[in-house]
Amino acid sequence: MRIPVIAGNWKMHKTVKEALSFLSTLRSEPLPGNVETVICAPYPSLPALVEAAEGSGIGIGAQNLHWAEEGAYTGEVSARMLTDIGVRYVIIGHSERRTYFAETDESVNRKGKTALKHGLVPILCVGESLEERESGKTKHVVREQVVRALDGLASEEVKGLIVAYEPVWAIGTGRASTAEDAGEVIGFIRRTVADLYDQQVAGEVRILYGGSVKPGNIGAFLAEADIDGALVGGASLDPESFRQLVAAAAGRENG
Ligand SMILES: O=C[C@H](O)COP(=O)(O)O
Repeated sequence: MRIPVIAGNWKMHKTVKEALSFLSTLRSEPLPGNVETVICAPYPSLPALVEAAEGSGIGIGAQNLHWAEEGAYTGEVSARMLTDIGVRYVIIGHSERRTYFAETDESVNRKGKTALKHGLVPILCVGESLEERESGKTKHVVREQVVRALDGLASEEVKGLIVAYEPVWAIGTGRASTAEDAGEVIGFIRRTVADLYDQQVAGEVRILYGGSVKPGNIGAFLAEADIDGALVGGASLDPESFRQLVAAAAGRENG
């Protein structure tokens, strides 16, 4: 049984004070224990969030890292710096980083390897653009991204990572994929993992949907057998809406 994951990606939102206020509201009532609940916040809030989340079961994640151990990389943050402060997850290859910061499949692969080496759980993002979708290339594009991202990773490493399928055209647009389409692509990603590794690995890796997920539509995504949760942007910024997403995933224990 795969444990569902609800991961909030705050992107470039919230000061430290705002982050702590969110967490305090979120913690005011217990969260279900059968959902892996993750908040990926901007770097400045991470130490305070790790401390404030202690004992809550909420995992704290970063939104990027550098693949090198250390060195002359101005403005970058290493895996060791993240684990040192208690960060446990890291988003890798988000489409915004691919689009605005020249992230490539190669850098995604390197970052994933570094994250795993340091015991961080990578949340590896893949997804097609609108143009790619409209020209019927969705599966081809997603397969290439998955194959390249996983290149050189061992079965045990792949079992522990989280993949997020986020069609670029659905991110922040209010235009979510249909649950059926997302379920089909995510099933295809799982079969791709089975081709590259085996059925056991494919059966263990968690694959999330991301792109305009809200409390009102998450149920449909979770009803798809291959969808193990969601990577959520906008709707993760409000503690009540985030709580509703976690509650929805809790009701889908045996997905
Ligand atoms: O990482 C999260 C995604 O980019 C989805 O963002 P969104 O929920 O605001 O569409």
